[in-house]
Amino acid sequence: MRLEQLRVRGLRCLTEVGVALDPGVNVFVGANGAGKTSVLEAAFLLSHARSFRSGAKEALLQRGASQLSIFAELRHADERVCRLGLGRGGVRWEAKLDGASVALGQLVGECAVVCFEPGSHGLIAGAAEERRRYLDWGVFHVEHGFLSTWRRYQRALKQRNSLLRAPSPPADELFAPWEAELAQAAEQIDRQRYSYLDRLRPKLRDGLAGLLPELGTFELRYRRGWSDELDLARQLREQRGKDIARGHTTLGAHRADWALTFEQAPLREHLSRGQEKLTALACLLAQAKLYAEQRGEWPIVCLDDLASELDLAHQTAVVSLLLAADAQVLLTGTELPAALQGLPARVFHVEQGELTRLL
Ligand SMILES: Nc1ncnc2c1ncn2[C@@H]1O[C@H](COP(=O)(O)OP(=O)(O)OP(=O)(O)O)[C@@H](O)[C@H]1O
Repeated sequence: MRLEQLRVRGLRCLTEVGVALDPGVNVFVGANGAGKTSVLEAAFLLSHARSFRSGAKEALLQRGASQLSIFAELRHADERVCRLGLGRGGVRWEAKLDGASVALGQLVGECAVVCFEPGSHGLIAGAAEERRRYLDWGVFHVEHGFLSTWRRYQRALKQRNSLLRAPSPPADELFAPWEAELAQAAEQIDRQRYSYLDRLRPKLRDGLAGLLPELGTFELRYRRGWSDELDLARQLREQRGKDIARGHTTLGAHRADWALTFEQAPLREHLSRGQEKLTALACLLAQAKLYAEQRGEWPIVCLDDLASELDLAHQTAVVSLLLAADAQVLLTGTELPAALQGLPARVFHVEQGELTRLL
């Protein structure tokens, strides 16, 4: 899939910009703080309704503006074109597809964007929440039905947590239906996550062999957020007293995690910062490849500040892989990355939130 047009209003320093994008490589160059990452952020928002940067959602809205909006024309590999719109004035996102208001899930399901950026090493070195998010968005983008199970799970979790925090402990009959619902949704989420990781593994093997051959073979282990020995509903019942003391549910799909270990680096601490970044990049590219295999088209790939994240050999390897896959790439840098010298690319200069096409 390709973004052909992108218009952004009121996003960080982007007051109002519109660009016609190339189906191949698009590069946004400019000084620090010019607004390059914000352009990638706009594309990412269309596929996630959240930013890849940490921080409050309110920070996305330009200071002094009352509305943030992103419009795009997206062409799928089968030549189908759709118009995507995402806006936010108050606290909620509003989504439009071909001019009609739609549920957010429908919009973000239409567009898939994978982004490698300076915070991506957190996928390997950061909190479990980031790894679950990676996994769940990956599953969602290939199986849209996953979203309804995930929402059912979140609702049951919220209900159980509020019962746990009630001033006097509620009766068993109040807990039981939510625990049953929670357990059923968790089992389903778990099965989809397992199945996704099984499909992801071979893609990851190829990617890691290319980017990090020195680390040897790897293992990808998924740990569900409860014990394998008993069913989850029973474990939740037995854990209730402890959960009341803690004020939240300590077992379930929201406690799962996964980890990669390498033959030559069995502990995470054995990886250099650069190796963490490359591992995270391999995970993101594996996700993009799996998406391409299942949906018949590559997602859009964003590479934020590539030249300062990777050495030249790895930059060249990534760019060649994406060019060979015919993926649309949006890339930023303070200058044109050396890995792109001599390659076809549309180049934009970004300055104080304004975009000018250079090449
Ligand atoms: N809510 C906001 N309203 C107005 N401006 C904002 C807001 N949030 C961030 N900014 C500004 O927008 C710019 C963000 O730019 P962005 O991160 O896209 O820059 P960049 O070109 O990628 O920079 P770098 O090369 O330093 O990563 C910064 O100048 C920042 O101060």
